[in-house]
Amino acid sequence: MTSYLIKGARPCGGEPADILLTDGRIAAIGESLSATGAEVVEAAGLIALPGLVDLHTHLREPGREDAETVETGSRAAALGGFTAVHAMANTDPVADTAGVVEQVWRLGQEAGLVDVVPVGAVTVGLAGERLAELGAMADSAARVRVFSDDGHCVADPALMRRALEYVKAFDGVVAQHAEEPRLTVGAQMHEGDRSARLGLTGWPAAAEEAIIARDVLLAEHVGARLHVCHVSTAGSVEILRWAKSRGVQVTAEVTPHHLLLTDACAESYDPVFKVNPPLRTDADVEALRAGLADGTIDAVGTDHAPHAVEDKESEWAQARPGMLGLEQALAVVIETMVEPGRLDWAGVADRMSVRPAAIGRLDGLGDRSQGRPIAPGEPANLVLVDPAARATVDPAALASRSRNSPYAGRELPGRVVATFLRGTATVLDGKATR
Ligand SMILES: NC(=O)N[C@@H](CC(=O)O)C(=O)O
Repeated sequence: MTSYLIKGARPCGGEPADILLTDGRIAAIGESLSATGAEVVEAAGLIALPGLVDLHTHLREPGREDAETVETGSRAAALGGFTAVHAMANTDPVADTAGVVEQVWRLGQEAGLVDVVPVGAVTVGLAGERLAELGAMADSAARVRVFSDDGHCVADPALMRRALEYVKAFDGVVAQHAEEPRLTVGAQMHEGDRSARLGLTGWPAAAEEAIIARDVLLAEHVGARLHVCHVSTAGSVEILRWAKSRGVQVTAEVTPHHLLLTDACAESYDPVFKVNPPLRTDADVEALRAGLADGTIDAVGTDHAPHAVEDKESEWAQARPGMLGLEQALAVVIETMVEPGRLDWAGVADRMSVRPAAIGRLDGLGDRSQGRPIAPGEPANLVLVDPAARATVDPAALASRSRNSPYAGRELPGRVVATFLRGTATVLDGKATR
């Protein structure tokens, strides 16, 4: 196995240091290290972060391999600086049995570009009626700890309560797609002045906030872990802040697109901007940035949602919701959080690696741990990023099999130069190694 000697990178934005990766581990960190036979990576001016961990990726396999596969999504993830992604359960068949989650886990191992961590469905077929085999998925080779019906809300409060109670047995977490379905029938975009003017049915903030409020009370009542997917409104941030102040075991994520874009994008009627939950207002974006900065929102979750051309390039009302996220997530966080001084590099490491890994319980797996500090003896999961680089996003150049990037033509900061998964380079010089 090749050893790598990274010269002069700044770990989490600290003082420049050399980092030696040997046998899958960080062997040493120090000044002027040398190592015979090691491949040298010149990293002056680059920031070293622990490999990024995504709590919310749609890989589409099995079922929609025309939109993404475990392999193409894994490559997109590595190019975005990720070393682990949680693969959402809304595949076809749905990942609601030990068999399906093991299949996804095995495909991830075969691709070998990131750790693909399957999410198990909460309910059979995402239908919201009966609990899926949560225990069997937890005990499977895929070792599922995160359960979600994402794309659908677990709307029935009694079923949600039972799911929360059940996952406690194996320290699991229910990741809720918070959307009261009776408030979003036919919804196309954020409900407000714009939706009224554009003539598109609105998705009110209250549909998200009502479920989060209900679920934090349920989580408190049963003493279980709740995670809230893709938080999108200022009111949701307030509810989370209140719940955390009461000691509720709740965590939350925000997507890159909700940190950057607003419902003004819908003025174009370009369905690339149709997403669930919808893009919100400037005031919501500001509250989400503040919530991520102060830790009320624990993590950035990409909600990478690849869609085939025929599902996306149609009239707005017919288009599927969802946008790509993996390859530009770090760039958007640099633009919205680092450059304005709202998060330093240690903060980025915390929100994009340490905390998401802890939520998924990936931080205590020995050699296979993710989200660990950059320190001698730790698994060599690292990303090197050039904060000074800027590039214009070209969807045709993305590794994802789909093209629905909301950042097409937009210039963004930061370039992922290299990614290492347990000491193996998955990305070097900004290119996937395979
Ligand atoms: N986030 C999205 O807009 N889409 C998701 C599922 C969902 O609707 O949440 C998808 O799987 O495409």
